[in-house]
Amino acid sequence: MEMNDLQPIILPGIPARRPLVIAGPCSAETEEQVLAAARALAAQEVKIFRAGIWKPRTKPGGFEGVGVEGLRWLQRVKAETGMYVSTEVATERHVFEALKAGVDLLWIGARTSANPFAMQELAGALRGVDIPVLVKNPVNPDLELWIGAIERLYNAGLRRLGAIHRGFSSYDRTIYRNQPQWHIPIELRRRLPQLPLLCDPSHIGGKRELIAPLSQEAMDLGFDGLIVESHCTPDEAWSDKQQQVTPDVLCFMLHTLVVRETTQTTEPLAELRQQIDRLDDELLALMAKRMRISREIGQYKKEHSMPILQAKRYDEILNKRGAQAVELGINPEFVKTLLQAIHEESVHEQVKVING
Ligand SMILES: O=C(O)C(=O)C[C@]1(C(=O)O)C=C[C@@H](O)C=C1
Repeated sequence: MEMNDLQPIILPGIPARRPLVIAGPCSAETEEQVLAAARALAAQEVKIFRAGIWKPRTKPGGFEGVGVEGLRWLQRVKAETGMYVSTEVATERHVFEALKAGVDLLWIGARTSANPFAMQELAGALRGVDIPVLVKNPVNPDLELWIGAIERLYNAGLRRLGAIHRGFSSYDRTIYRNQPQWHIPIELRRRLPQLPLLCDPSHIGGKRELIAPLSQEAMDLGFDGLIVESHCTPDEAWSDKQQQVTPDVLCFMLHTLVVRETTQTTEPLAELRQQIDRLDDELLALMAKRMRISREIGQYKKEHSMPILQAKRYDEILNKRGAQAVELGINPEFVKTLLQAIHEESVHEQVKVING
């Protein structure tokens, strides 16, 4: 589905320049905390306030949000600061309550977008309502599921839709709380170029010091906006302490962002792009040749009843090429990923030969 009549998320009074910024605490905790954050952010020219009212938590017993009472605090934020207000919805009742309270923008969380039943329920609750809705990527790196969630809302008539990249959950512990896997939002942009794309550096990074570099990376990749968690006293926050920044820090970070023009002409790049095209031609021709040889090896293995996977040889390739990558000044991790993909395809080709 192309969804080519999607509309940009334009809210009156908000300049159309990048990045569109949504900021506010992870959770609404108390009326004072919400208003203090809102006033400080409004003073820093933030126009859209966020606060979680209902919080899906990994385990029971944690702070699960203040519920409907918090919506009244958001109404006060709106009345006192003139900011637009937004919150996360996960059920039909959340939608009903948020709309009744005049919330201006909704987002759908990663655990909800991963569940087609929940998405269908939300689409039903939002049918015929003209409100911007942002859909976070599902926790698992499944682009089709993410697009499917957006499609359900589109089919319910919503046009001011957007996506939020918040990273992908993984069992491995790395520097990130959620792996960015940038190729997934990049592919989303390729598939749905009109869909506004925001980055949530707070959930990808999981720590304050990663928010600035992740936001910069998102800008360099042409993202339209940022949704960032901001709390006046982050160390005292009831949820997501490590990843919230004060409004001052957020403002400083936003001022240091380098936002490059996305509409500039790419004409001067024509010659370099031709060189890349020629190299890609060569790469593909080489790849085809490598696969032909792999099929020949497959034939030999079939005739001699040998197993396809030759772990020692594979290991040798990875090690040798990893060292070569360093010598050539290319990222060895990238070379490893590339060789793993090539090996997987090579094994797949041999499976076809052996079973053919
Ligand atoms: O060397 C082999 O036995 C191959 O089949 C080639 C190849 C490769 O593509 O590099 C493929 C499968 C093996 O696990 C190891 C290496």
